Amino acid sequence: MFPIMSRCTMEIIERWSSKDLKRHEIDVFTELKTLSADIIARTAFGSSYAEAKQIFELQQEQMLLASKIQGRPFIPGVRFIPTAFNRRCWRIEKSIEELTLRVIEKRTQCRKLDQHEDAHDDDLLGLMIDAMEHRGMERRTMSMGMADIIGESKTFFAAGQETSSTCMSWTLMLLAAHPEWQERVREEVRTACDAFGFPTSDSLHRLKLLSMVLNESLRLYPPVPIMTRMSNKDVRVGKTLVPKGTVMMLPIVAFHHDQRYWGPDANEFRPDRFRDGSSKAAQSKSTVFLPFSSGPQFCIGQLFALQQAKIVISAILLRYRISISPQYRHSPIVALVLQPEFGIPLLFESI
Ligand code: HEM
Repeated sequence: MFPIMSRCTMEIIERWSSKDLKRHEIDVFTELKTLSADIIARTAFGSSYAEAKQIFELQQEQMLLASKIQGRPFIPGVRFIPTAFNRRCWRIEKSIEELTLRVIEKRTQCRKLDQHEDAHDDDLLGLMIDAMEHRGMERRTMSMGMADIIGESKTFFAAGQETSSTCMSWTLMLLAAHPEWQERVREEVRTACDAFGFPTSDSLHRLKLLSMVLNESLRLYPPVPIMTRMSNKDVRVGKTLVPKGTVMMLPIVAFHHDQRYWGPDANEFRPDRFRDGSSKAAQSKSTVFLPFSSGPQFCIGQLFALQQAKIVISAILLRYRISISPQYRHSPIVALVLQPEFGIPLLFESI
């Protein structure tokens, strides 16, 4: 995982530096979407971004369409009516399944032909195909079908790409807006990087300031701003009785900005509040910091996302001084993830 993350980051930085300009503008939101797609495709599926590109584009459109109907009144059965909107949704779903199936079939074919180079057996896809073919595990308990593999692959693409890229983009925006923090983090990163300008897997845990900045970024701009849950029995929440089967929306972004928990500077960028770790950051309840959720549906990609963010941000800070472009318009919007509506154009100045 670590070498793939570093290699993909190096590729994108080499592309930026080929512009051969001392100072240039980069929309980090667009660029990091490509980068995180590349990383997740190669680590989880062993396939290149080029092969997975169409899947990502379709999933992005799918998320955009889903965000349009989020919060609308729910009318049972409406989703089965062949409106133009629904027909587009169905077509996207079908194309995603066909494309994912093609990636899976290519892998199974490689395995049959014993092309180990392309087989990447120890990645997520390899493990799922193992489960499908009952290799090395208890047949009855672990088997998966092709539909399960397609479903899991789609979840990984969807859950891992946009969330990671928005987290890294907002963090870079905050560092660009707070040059004193940018300088402090750059100093810390310098001591933790190898000769190629990347943190090593051993030195990642020493990046304390960067971890604090990432936590503060995840607090101010949680990529998953709202979570939904359905009560499986009648429950009492405070004074309210919530009947079984009620769908509830948990406004994570509101918890993260609530002055009752974070103090009067709740809306300000103050990474110091995470000095003693995330459990002690909030003034009252630690459970109000929920960028990765908690409980049984806790994000399984948390370590992956944080490791990736540390590698990418370290590599950028070592090579560039970043500042906010005059083109930047601050407009966070909820399109399932908390996105910058007009991207995040930053000025990159080579160091
Ligand atoms: C900063 C980046 C990320 C954030 C903020 C984030 C946040 C979350 C949250 C809040 C949930 C729970 C959603 C819910 O319970 O409703 C979740 C679930 C999940 N995440 Fe992440 N995530 C991130 C990155 C990743 C990455 C990189 C991967 C995969 C490599 C990943 C894979 C998953 C999966 C598989 C689930 C479970 C989805 C499900 O149960 O339907 N996440 N994530």
